[in-house]
Amino acid sequence: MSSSFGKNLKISVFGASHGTTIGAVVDGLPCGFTIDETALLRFMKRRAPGQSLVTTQRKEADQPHFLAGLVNGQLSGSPLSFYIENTNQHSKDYNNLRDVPRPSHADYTARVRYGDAVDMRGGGHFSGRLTAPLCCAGGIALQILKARGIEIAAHLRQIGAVKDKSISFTEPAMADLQKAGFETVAMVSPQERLRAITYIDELRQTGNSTGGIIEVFATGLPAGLGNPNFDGIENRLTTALFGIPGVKGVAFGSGFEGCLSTGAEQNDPFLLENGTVRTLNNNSGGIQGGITNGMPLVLQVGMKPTASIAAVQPSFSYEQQKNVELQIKGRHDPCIAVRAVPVVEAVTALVLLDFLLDHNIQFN
Ligand SMILES: Cc1cc2nc3c(=O)[nH]c(=O)nc-3n(C[C@H](O)[C@H](O)[C@H](O)COP(=O)(O)O)c2cc1C
Ligand SMILES: C=C(O[C@@H]1CC(C(=O)O)=C[C@@H](OP(=O)(O)O)[C@H]1O)C(=O)O
Repeated sequence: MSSSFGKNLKISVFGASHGTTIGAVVDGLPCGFTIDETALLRFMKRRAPGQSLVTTQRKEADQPHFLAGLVNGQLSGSPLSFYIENTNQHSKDYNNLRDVPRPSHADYTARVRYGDAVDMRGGGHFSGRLTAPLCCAGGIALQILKARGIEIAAHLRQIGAVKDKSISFTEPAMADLQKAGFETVAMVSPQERLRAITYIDELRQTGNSTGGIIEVFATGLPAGLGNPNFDGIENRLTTALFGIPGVKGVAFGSGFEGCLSTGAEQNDPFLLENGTVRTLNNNSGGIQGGITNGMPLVLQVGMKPTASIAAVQPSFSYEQQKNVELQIKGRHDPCIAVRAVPVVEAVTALVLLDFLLDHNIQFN
């Protein structure tokens, strides 16, 4: 299974949702950087399951146990390796799904690809659970970037019809976004946050789910990072972001909407200010020709509605070879976008750090 990504910073995740452990090996982190473990755990907790009614009720501590690559809190240069225990699996909930695949989850395609021994309990190796190690690795990347003046923060731009306050593409309010990141639903506007929680909870109670759009900002990036054509900022980010289960789309800057506007509306005019080049607006999302232009990086990630809903759905039985109705049991996120916000930040950080390493930038 394709479980690795990265060029200079290579991340490889392992484990399955209902196995004993999940974890990752991260090769290429700069030697000598001191990790703030308290901040790392605080970051990982934003993603951890079981903390509110608008997430799955599976409860996991998501405590990383470092095996190698960290000495007295300092990265030692060798591959960082860690595991996280799975402690709260309810595997019985998945018994009926061995015979009857869930619509729009990976049960069917995994079995076609790997055969009937594939472990899909809790989503197996395809599970959103695998984003816990991504958050540990990415949480460290975020700290390394922050020490170089690069900040990354995301919010839930939209859930259903509920839209968060819009964030400036030229001067994103990073502190507001970072604060919102610790809320149950990462929206900057308290009113819209409440409306989103109510909407998700209504859907949960009727056995339904919703998707959402996450918007990410990265500030402090130098101009000139990236490559054209097939190895640009968009290329590597998109590849890695699609590794998050449930991602259905990635757009940069003004995205698809911008593509329907005119050049006069869409262009980002230059402004030379005290010897520094900036642009008046930022519809390009900080990237042109696959290379950063020094403006904030802006991108949106579309997450689909959770496939595992409680409402009865049509499926089929392998054993009986006929169409049957499926009732999914278990504890599922009514909106995966809610817990995916820190995951998107983590993956963005890992990719941007990988790009900085292209330029042999020294981190210590
Ligand atoms: C943080 C997170 C939590 C998730 N929780 C669930 C869940 O509770 N139930 C579910 O059916 N899918 C959940 N998913 C999504 C599935 O893992 C995903 O839809 C599935 O693996 C199929 O992959 P695809 O949607 O990318 O095609 C979650 C994803 C993430 C990132
Ligand atoms: C456990 C996590 O999320 C899980 C992701 C997931 C899926 O299908 O992706 C399905 C659910 O698994 P289970 O049925 O075992 O509760 C979620 O709870 C986690 O994110 O840590």
